[in-house]
Amino acid sequence: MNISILGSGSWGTSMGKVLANNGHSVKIWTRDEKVKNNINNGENPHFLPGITLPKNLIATTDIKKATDKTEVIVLAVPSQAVRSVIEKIDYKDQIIVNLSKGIEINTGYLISDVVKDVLKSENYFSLSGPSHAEEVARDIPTSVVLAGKEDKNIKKIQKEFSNVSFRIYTNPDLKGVEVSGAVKNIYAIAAGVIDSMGNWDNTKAALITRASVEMTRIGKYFGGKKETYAGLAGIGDLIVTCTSQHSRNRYFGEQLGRGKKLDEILESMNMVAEGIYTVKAVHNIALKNKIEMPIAQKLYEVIYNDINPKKAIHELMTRNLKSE
Ligand SMILES: NC(=O)C1=CN([C@@H]2O[C@H](COP(=O)(O)OP(=O)(O)OC[C@H]3O[C@@H](n4cnc5c(N)ncnc54)[C@H](OP(=O)(O)O)[C@@H]3O)[C@@H](O)[C@H]2O)C=CC1
Ligand SMILES: O=C(CO)COP(=O)(O)O
Repeated sequence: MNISILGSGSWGTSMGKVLANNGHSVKIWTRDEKVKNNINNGENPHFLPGITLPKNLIATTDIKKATDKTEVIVLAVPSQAVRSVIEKIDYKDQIIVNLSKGIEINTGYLISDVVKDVLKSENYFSLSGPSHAEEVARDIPTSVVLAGKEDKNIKKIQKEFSNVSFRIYTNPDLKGVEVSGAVKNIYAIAAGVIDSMGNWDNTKAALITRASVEMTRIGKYFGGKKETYAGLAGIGDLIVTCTSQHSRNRYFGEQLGRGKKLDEILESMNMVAEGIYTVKAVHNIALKNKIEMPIAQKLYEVIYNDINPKKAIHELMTRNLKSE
């Protein structure tokens, strides 16, 4: 297949390697000339150091060239950038496969809604689940979910994107999968805060469990199915991001817990931590629709209202006692 990937960060590059090694002809769009040259020379050291990239993964800075004569367009830019990027393409009803995990702040839209809004397309799938780029690029066995209408296209993408170490399940619950992938990043930041306090295992386990409850609550608002939150895109991704050494969100939370401020941490990071933005969108949605999400709301206050992380944990622990 001819596949184009929009976004040449860690996930776009890693999936580019998988797809090129699966035998596809892959073009990857980057806005950075240096990244283009690096990828075409066989490595993307800024985002995926030490990984040799195949020759049939070709980088270009020309988005029209990247998406021309392609059957599948893969979205791999941060969620807040998806709208402006897809506005640039000359869309011809290609299959869209989204990798981005987030909620657009201004609209409260999931990525499927942003794509529908801009491209008027429903020829759309979302790939989500526990899948750090650093491990996928090293062919470490990984299982994910491809969400969308269960038609012939989903079967085709499932087959063409899978390989012996990258196993794809399908799931018709697009909303549930997208909400899960977006909100788990919030709790990964909270997990990082806990790690900064001294790797508190009890607290981390409680966080992951109660996060899955909050995920189910906001999932209901978006119309997702309860079972999805118990699957790879839900609890699966929650576990990996809250515990992984690779997680950008967990790292951000660790720095936050050590007393660093938002701008200071952002300056030291070269990759996106989506939870920083998704927590804003979730804060607005939860307030407006009276959805009980105490952990997400408290994290919002820590990031944006400068509440001390220790005080935030104390406040969560001393809420009114209640039934599970
Ligand atoms: N990394 C991972 O393991 C995984 C990531 N994801 C999700 O995939 C998405 C991408 O993540 P990831 O690859 O890690 O992110 P990175 O920060 O590694 O890379 C982001 C890429 O998007 C580009 N980009 C950023 N802003 C814009 C913009 N406004 N217009 C055009 N291009 C832009 C960046 O270019 P530049 O360098 O020029 O800024 C860079 O190429 C996120 O939603 C993330 O949650 C999902 C699963 C796994
Ligand atoms: O979504 C991911 C793994 O499934 C990546 O998580 P981080 O952005 O926290 O690294």
